[in-house]
Parts: sequence; structure tokens; C-alpha cells
Amino acid sequence: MNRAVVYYSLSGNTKEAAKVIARKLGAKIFEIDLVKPLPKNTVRQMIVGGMQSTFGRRPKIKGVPDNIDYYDEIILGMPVWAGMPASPVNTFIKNYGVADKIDAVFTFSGGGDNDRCLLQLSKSLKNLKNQVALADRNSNAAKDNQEKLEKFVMSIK
Ligand SMILES: Cc1cc2nc3c(=O)[nH]c(=O)nc-3n(C[C@H](O)[C@H](O)[C@H](O)COP(=O)(O)O)c2cc1C
Repeated sequence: MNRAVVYYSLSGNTKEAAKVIARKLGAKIFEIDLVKPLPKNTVRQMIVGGMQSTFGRRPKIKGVPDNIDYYDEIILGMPVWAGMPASPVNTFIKNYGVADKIDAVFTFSGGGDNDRCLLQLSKSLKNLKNQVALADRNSNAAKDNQEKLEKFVMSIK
């Protein structure tokens, strides 16, 4: 089974978890990048990223190989933006034609909203079997991340 972990991360939480998951599963790892990065200013990031995600926009991305459909199984990671999947992930799911290969997702949020995001994802990912909601490193709930990640990896194995 060829597995790939594909993720987008703005401030490093998802990236860190993606590396752990890929290492434990022996999977390839690819980072989605925005062609036009978000503004550096945090408030502007919230506005631009929040609007893009709310309206399901698909900003241009790079970093994912064209032959990503070579992989049998894709594990997708992202932060929650405005209660929705971060917008770069919309581009990946819809433009790369790999929705049916994504069978596991992991999301990061600052407080809540993971459930809303996961519900949204489950509408377009019909083969989704495993999911885990993780908390930003600055949140109290982050203490449970490691245990949740272990369980997530075990459920995929
Ligand atoms: C544009 C934007 C929108 C966000 N919206 C939410 C939200 O609706 N709910 C929430 O709990 N956290 C929200 N966050 C916080 C991130 O989901 C959280 O910090 C996450 O851990 C970041 O992951 P990363 O470090 O991989 O980028 C938002 C962050 C950004 C930049």
C-alpha cells in the first residue's frame, strides 16, 4: 500500500503532526503551499484566510506532485479556518481529483470548530474512515494531542 501524507500548515502545528504521522506509517509527505502567501499581519490573515474558507475558495497551490494519484491512500491534514477546512485544502481536494483516495484526515483548531470542519470534509470525502481533531499548541487541550495521534495512527495501520 502506497501512502502519502499531504498537509497545509500556516503556523506549524499541522506540519509537526504530519511529520509524526508520516514517520510512524512510513508514508511519503507533501506540504501544500500557497502560490500567493497570506498576508504576514495576523488580523489580515484572519480576514483573508477566513473569507477564502467561508466561501470555499480555491487559491492556487504548489508543492503537491502532479502524479499524487499514484498513491493508493492519502492522509490529509489542515488547520480549521472560520470553522471550515483551510482554503488551500479545497484546491487540493477538488483540483487534483483525489477525493476518493483520502481516507483519513487530521485537523487543528485554536479552540473548537474541529467538528464543524470534519462534518464539512465528510460531505466531499466519501471514503473517509479515520479522523482526529487536534488542538493548537497554545491551547490547554493540546495535552491530549499525543494520545489522540497515537490512536489515529493505530487506526490507520
Ligand atoms: C485564517 C484563520 C482562521 C482561523 N479560524 C479558526 C476557527 O474558526 N476556529 C478555531 O478554533 N481556530 C481557528 N484558527 C486557529 C487555527 O485553526 C489554529 O491556530 C491551528 O492550530 C493552526 O494550525 P497550523 O499551525 O498548522 O497553521 C484560525 C486561524 C487562522 C489563521
